Amino acid sequence: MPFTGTVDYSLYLVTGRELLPQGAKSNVQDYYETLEETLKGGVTLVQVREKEADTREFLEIAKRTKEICNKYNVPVLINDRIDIALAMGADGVHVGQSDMPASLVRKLLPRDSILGISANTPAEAAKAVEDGADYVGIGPIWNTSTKKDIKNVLGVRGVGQILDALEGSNVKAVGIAGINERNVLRTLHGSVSIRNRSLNGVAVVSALMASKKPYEAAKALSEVVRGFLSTPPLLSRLDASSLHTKGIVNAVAHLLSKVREGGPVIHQITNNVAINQSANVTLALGASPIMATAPQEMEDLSKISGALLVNFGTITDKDGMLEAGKWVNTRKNPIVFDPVAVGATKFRYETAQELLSTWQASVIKGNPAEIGTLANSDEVRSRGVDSVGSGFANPAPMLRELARKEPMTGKTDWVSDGSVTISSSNGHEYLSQITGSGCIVGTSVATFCAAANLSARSGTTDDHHRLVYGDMLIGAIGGMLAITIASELAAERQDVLATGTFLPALVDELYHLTPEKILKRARIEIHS
Ligand SMILES: Cc1ncc(COP(=O)(O)OP(=O)(O)O)c(N)n1
Ligand SMILES: Cc1ncsc1CCOP(=O)(O)O
Repeated sequence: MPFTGTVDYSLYLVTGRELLPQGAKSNVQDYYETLEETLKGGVTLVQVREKEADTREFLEIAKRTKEICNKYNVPVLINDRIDIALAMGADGVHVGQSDMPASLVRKLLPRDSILGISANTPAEAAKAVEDGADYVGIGPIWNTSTKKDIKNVLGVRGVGQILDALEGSNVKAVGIAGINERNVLRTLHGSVSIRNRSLNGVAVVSALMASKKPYEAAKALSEVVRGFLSTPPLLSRLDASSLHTKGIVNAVAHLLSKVREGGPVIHQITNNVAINQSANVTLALGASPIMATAPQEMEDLSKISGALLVNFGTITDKDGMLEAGKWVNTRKNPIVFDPVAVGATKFRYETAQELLSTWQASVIKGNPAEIGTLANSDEVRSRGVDSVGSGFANPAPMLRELARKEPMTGKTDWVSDGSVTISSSNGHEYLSQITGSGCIVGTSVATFCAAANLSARSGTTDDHHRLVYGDMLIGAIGGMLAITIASELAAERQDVLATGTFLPALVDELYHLTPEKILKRARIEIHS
């Protein structure tokens, strides 16, 4: 009798007896205990996947699995074997691209059975829709040793493209491969299509089957997935309808006080042209810089730093960048990513893709060419590290769209989180005539994001299911305003003759920046 309720795809266990902690391949009892623990912990859907068992054994295991799952009202699907599914009355079947054609499986299954199909490309997902799938299993998202010979690891950005192929259908999607407690939130946040479609759940094998504490492991995963599904995947908590510029500027001024009070450590992996001035800007703002690049120290650094800046101006430290971001995500601290000249070389572009597939940036800061490249827009092309021409005719729609996938910033300065877009007209032309000015904006944004993070942690917060604590939109505007307002104050000084005297004066003005100066000078606009 097929399952008649609404299928909950949030935590999908695909079985793998060979992974049980005692290596108990034949210890079926342990498997049933583990299964039941995971159901108690919050598993919502089970697929019996038996690659070694003979037909008789597979059938027995499937029947017993179904009996146990019935107690929890959890549907059971069978991997690949429609004969087994029909014989024991499973709730459905999951097939891959080299199994019996899905359209045929659909015909053979009783009405209302659940049909799942694996998809690794948008075309496979589109075909799954045509063939009558209830859901697609999108993967491999990450590397895994559970399944042999996996190919074409998608990363979260690849998942987004496949989700787009489901647009217009009611077909659900789960992600699979290498998902565990440490990366599940990043996986869910990053796996979003350009039209804002997300995964409906995650499918896991080893994260539960190989766990010595399957109940706790399922509970932890289930809480993260449920939290994500019940919260819109935006980083800002600003309500667009009740926004006003004064409120935003007040919030920014407050963050400056927080920086001065908290003195957060700002870990920066930045280029060797801007490193010295970035460290001095951090100090002038009231925070502490640490410029460290070795992958081996990233876990320890993540424990003491309030935010991470990854600026790949001279990309020599990719391994450190990859490692640092993973740890910072795990701690729900901010990552500011400055993809300097990302469109200038294939290597830079691919590095940016790899970084963004590995961790979730809280803010992406870039000039129009860099942002356009990441958004795959041809409107603004890139030459060297400078942006060509005047930028986008109207950056707001493109920024909103990219920010839905990757929260970010983008002369007029623009900041968007995918729903709220804010521009600022502060700044002085000397800023664009000194080297590294973009880099110090990144530093300042990281500093303000660290303050936003500190603020959220010290108050009551509903950020538990987000990938970062604190309002990153305010952090991004704050960091940008600090530099642009200080640049105006520096340029007005009698002792500033041109760009050579401007830079030290800028550092002085950052040092003397006060919340009152921000309140007085900020010029921002909200765009709907
Ligand atoms: C939920 C889910 N997604 C994908 C798969 C992989 O299925 P397939 O491609 O058929 O590979 P095998 O599982 O047969 O090795 C899955 N099983 N479940
Ligand atoms: C069945 C399957 N299909 C694609 S990857 C995979 C195994 C995923 O296992 P794990 O969750 O242990 O990485």
